[in-house]
Amino acid sequence: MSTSSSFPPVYTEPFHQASENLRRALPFINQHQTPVNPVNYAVWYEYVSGTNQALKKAIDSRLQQKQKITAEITQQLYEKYVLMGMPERLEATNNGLRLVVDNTMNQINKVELAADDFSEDLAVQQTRLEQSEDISVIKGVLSEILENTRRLGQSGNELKQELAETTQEILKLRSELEAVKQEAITDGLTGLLNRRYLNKELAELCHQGKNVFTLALFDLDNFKQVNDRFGHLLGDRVLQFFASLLKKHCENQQHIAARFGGEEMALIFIDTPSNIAMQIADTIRQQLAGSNLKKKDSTETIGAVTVSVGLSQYQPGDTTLNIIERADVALYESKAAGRNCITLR
Ligand SMILES: Nc1nc2c(ncn2[C@@H]2O[C@H](COP(=O)(O)OP(=O)(O)OP(=O)(O)O)[C@@H](O)[C@H]2O)c(=O)[nH]1
Repeated sequence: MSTSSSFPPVYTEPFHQASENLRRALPFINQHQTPVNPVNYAVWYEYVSGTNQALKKAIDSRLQQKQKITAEITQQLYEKYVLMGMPERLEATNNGLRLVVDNTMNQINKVELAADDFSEDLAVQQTRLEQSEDISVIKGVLSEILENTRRLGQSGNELKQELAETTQEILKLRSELEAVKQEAITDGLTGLLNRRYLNKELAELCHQGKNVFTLALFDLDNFKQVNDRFGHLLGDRVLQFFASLLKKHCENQQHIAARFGGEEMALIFIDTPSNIAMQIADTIRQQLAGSNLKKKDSTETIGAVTVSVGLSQYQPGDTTLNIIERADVALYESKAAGRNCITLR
């Protein structure tokens, strides 16, 4: 999958998953008779991986209406849902900032010019005063000085107002930038951090290499059946529910919960050895298994949803890849052992 809302898109799934996505994407490209180029492939790859929900909805609604997904449509979908409009938004914010700075500089230049005019005028008036004792000339000079002082004061007030507006504008742009930044690290469906952020954190922790931490990978069991029986929307709600369980266990902790891809989520237990992490991860597993999830506005239950877990504790010298691979192997052992269980590697 590409981490949702990230730009540029980042694809970090393991080899087997990427190959599986390739296998599933190619028939779509074929069926819609579009060339296998990077844009078409990215769109169908993200579609079959199931992680880009907005893209999936857009394609599904076209498919329901029996529309062909032409190369032109794929290009539009790519720009809108794969690139997520992120560059445009960043550029808009950037342009906004440039405009604000330009306006302020113009206003400051205007006041500077007015101040220069004022001091030049004062010099002229001084000469006039020195050369004349005529009371009416003195009166004229005084009223000109007063008028110029008033104008200068007005420019100063305008600048003050402009600066106040600029401050507001900058605050607005700052929160827009903050929102873009937040979106870039968040998974759109679950609100968890995304894979890109998880990878960055793991790389940093491995680089520091001083504290012990444990990575847990959680993969919902037989999730395809949940989708097949109850539909993707309900599948999405199950993912959101499970994400909320993970979030709960990160509250007041510095642990990091992230969507690893598809129906797979991850938790980095910061400063936590594997025996403690294992207890917490197992509590999460049991909570999901005991949740008795129901369909919305209905008493019909969807049966037990369970999750398999794989854990690996950081070993000195580990890279992001090592630690993910060990957790992945542990996860597959949990699946092979019958699912709904936990394995440490
Ligand atoms: N509803 C929904 N389904 C998703 C999403 N991401 C991935 N999936 C689905 O998750 C399912 C994963 O299926 P499989 O990889 O076959 O795994 P599984 O059925 O969970 O079986 P095991 O992992 O072997 O227990 C697929 O049907 C995907 O479409 C999503 O965002 N929403």
